[in-house]
Amino acid sequence: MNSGKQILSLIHRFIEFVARGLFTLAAYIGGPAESQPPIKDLTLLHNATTLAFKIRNKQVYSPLSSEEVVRSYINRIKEIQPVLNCVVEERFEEALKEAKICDEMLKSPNAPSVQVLAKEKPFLGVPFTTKDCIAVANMKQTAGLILRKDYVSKKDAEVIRLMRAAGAIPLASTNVSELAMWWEAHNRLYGTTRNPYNTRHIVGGSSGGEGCIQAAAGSPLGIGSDIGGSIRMPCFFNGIFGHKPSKGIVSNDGQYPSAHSDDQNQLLAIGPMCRHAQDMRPVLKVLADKNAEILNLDDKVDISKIQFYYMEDDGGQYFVSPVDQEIKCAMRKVVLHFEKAYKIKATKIHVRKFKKSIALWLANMTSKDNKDFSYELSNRNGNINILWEFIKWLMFLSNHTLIALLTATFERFGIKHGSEQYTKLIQESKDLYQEFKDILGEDGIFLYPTHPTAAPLHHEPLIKAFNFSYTAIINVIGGLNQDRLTLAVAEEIEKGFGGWVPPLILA
Ligand SMILES: CCCCCCCC/C=C\CCCCCCCC(N)=O
Repeated sequence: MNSGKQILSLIHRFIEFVARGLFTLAAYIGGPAESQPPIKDLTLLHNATTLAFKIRNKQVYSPLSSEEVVRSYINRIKEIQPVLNCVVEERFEEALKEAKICDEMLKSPNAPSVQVLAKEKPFLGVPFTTKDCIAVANMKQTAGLILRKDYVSKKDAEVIRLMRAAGAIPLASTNVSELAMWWEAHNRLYGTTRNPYNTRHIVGGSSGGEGCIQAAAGSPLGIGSDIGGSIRMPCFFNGIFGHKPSKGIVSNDGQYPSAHSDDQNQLLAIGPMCRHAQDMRPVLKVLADKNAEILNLDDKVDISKIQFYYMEDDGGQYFVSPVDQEIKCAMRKVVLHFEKAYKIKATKIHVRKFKKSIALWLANMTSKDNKDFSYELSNRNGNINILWEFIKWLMFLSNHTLIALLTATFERFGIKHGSEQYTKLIQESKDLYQEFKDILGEDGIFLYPTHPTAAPLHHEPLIKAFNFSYTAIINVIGGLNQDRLTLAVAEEIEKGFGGWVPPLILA
């Protein structure tokens, strides 16, 4: 059995190698990577927390009005959109009106004090964007599915309501993979989003448009969602910060596709995607609402007291690429940084179950009823005929992407809810969860590659389908409510290594 898998895995490595060559050739034949205009407007360089401070506090050096900030971001989106295709719908006019109302309110003699505003409306006047899966009232919420092309949300998702209550202004929605179930932001409705650092490469998925717009300085703050890596992969591929909160902390109400069961809902989480690590904690505080107390986000973290554990790879999972040397080197630099700066000796661990990451995630994703992916692809109205859709796809007539059809097929023949294999895998995930809980305790953090490679070329994920297992497995084991530790470490990494780097202009 194992030697059979090993042979298949070697064949997969060979296909990966040849396909990489072919994709590279195709990318070069397809024309040069395109450049986007340089960032000239310095407003775009502030983090969201500073923007909010400058908007509400007119006494500081170089204050800004909300209208100025919103205009700067509208202009930037207009510059980058033709090259990157990250935005799917905008509400520029409404956002400008809301910004003007905010500025008028701040000028009025009855305006609350800056201290009150900082506490109650921490993002007053700051624009933000979100993925096309999260409902914004009176905007489309297609989740990249042609059948939902005219679907307009009547009300805000809970997270959008909370962001508005904190004073933030929705500006635009961003591209996703079809029904958020793939790790390249590409669908038949809006096309493919391109990486701001090199347009020949992917932005990741499913919140890929959001990762892209943040990296290209087209929005100061983003809200994404993640069930298998959809916040973390786009953040990694676009060089920004993201956080998938502990389970059950942030409401998933108003996210489409919604989970089918409580178990699935526990795997799904909405969280911040930001250019600056400093913004993640205040945004999470807003999104978590009353649950923020559980996370003790205001407690000061003493980094020198954190226990660091790390693994450089999954131990050699079949059909998953090996971790690139440069990613391993980057991890070692991080470990060294904490050793030098805080005298922390990181402990290398080996968790054998990581070799089963994909199977464990897939088992946790199975649904009890017939509501599988082919049901989702029909917009929850029956099931699509997968074979017929493949035939249509070959004639360029299908409404669906190839990977959506492959995923539906894979699921049809995959692990069945309630089967012996399913029960065994669920037990193994519970054991893994406990193993991690015991290792991390209340003061531990775990460093692990977000993905085995940097952003692949467009469509290359098709031959590296299971590389998303690096983020998927952390869903299965995560959820220890120690978010403040990882957020503090992210802030320290930003300080130590410089954080976001503006995309370069290609010659
Ligand atoms: C030759 C290609 C074989 C393709 C088989 C594909 C089967 C893959 C199964 C599931 C893919 C799910 C990818 C999830 C990515 C992120 C999900 C999320 N929203 O967090």
